[in-house]
Amino acid sequence: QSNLPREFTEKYWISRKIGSGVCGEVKLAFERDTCKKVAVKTINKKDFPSIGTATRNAEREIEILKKIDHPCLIKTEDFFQTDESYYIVLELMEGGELFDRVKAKKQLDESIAKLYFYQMLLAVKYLHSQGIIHRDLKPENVLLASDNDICLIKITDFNQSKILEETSLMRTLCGTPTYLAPEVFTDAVTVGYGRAVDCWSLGVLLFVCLGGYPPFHTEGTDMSVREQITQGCYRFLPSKWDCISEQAKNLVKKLLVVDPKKRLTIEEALQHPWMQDKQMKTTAFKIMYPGGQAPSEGDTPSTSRKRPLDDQEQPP
Ligand SMILES: C/C(=N\NC(=N)NO)c1ccc(NC(=O)Nc2ccc(/C(C)=N/N/C(N)=N/O)cc2)cc1
Repeated sequence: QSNLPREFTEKYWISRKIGSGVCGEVKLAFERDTCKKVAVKTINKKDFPSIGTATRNAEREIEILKKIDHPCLIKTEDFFQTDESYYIVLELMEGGELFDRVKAKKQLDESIAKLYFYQMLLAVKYLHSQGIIHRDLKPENVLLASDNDICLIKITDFNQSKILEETSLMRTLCGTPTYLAPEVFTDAVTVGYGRAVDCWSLGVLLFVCLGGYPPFHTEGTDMSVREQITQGCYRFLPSKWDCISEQAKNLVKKLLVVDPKKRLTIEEALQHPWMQDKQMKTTAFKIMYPGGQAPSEGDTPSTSRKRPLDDQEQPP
């Protein structure tokens, strides 16, 4: 237990470990004044290869955590740091990690998987609209608000996230290419598909929620996981997938596409037939905006409804 900053222990009482990540752990804590439960993520600076990356990584993550505002993205309450660790105080998601829920349930009911996946799509759509790529979407980083099946989910852990900013390539391609080498143009064709990595991960997440096992794994095949992924080689085991709709399988297939240019985007996934489910959206809407006020496209949630609601978060 590294020594906690005094101003932290004055405000919070640390309890037990509730989750563990690769570069730190999550503890339950209580805000002394209010007895409110919170989660505290500790990020050890020493665990990184070079000290430089640790600080830059954590500071970028803290910048992202402060900037984001969506019902399906984790909210932070406080930050502290010592010379050996960062401490991020977050809202406590009482239902814990999706990873443990899927493990406990073996596989999720299709309707529940759809409700969670819809919320994940809206959360990642918001991140992409803010020029943020998550890059580490997995069941451990999807948290559940309660132990009920019908519940709000929130995406967390922006340690691997990237903020898209203007690049020197953009500035180069704006100028006159008199002296520009051909490979600068040919290399440029793949630029702008960084968001597609999140769509692949969401495909893996959906596969795991529905099937209860990962599409790319070590046992039962002589192909390395890397080969399975680069060749897009996975199977819908009949014993697990026979009870799942063709539309759900179709959405998985269209996300687990090796060529990022052919892979579904978030927008296209939101338009997929499996997502056209008014009842699910009504439930999602009620969970995400219990006060009944959803923000219109783009601007921050406002109480007055100036313009028609954003089509994706439109109440059905
Ligand atoms: C209620 C409960 N457990 N209840 C119980 N009885 N457990 O026994 C519970 C609640 C929450 C969690 N997880 C959780 O909160 N994760 C989490 C993971 C990552 C991050 C962040 C910001 N990461 N940023 C970085 N840089 N990472 O490396 C934040 C939160 C686990 C169990």
